[in-house]
Amino acid sequence: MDRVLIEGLRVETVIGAYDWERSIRQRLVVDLEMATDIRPAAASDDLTRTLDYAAISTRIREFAEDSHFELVETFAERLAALLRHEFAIPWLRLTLRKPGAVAEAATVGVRIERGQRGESR
Ligand SMILES: Nc1nc2c(c(=O)[nH]1)N=C([C@H](O)[C@@H](O)CO)CN2
Repeated sequence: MDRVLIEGLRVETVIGAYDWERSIRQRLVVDLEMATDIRPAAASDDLTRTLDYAAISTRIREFAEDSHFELVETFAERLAALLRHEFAIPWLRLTLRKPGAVAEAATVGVRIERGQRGESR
């Protein structure tokens, strides 16, 4: 199956398990890989026949603005479910990074895969 990609999308949200994190917004960085057959869109040159990475990026930013989870795990799981439902994505791989959370690490975060990849033809 083909993939539509969003990489390095920066969003601001309330995220964190500690008291001091509940009253500030912090940056998360989203990488998203979405399975889809790009051939119908390519054959017709029609945006409506593919996963619109601009529309999906906007939805991710909106979700982050409205969210206030403690764990990056919760943010990732809820975002993956929302995107799969709203955009009919059969399979996705979502990587969520919280840079700066651990001073000694380049970054920390989670990566999840949800759904069925489908067959390549
Ligand atoms: N697996 C996780 N570990 C930690 C998380 C998390 O969301 N998932 N969060 C924190 C704190 O909020 C931390 O980011 C503050 O710097 C610690 N560990």
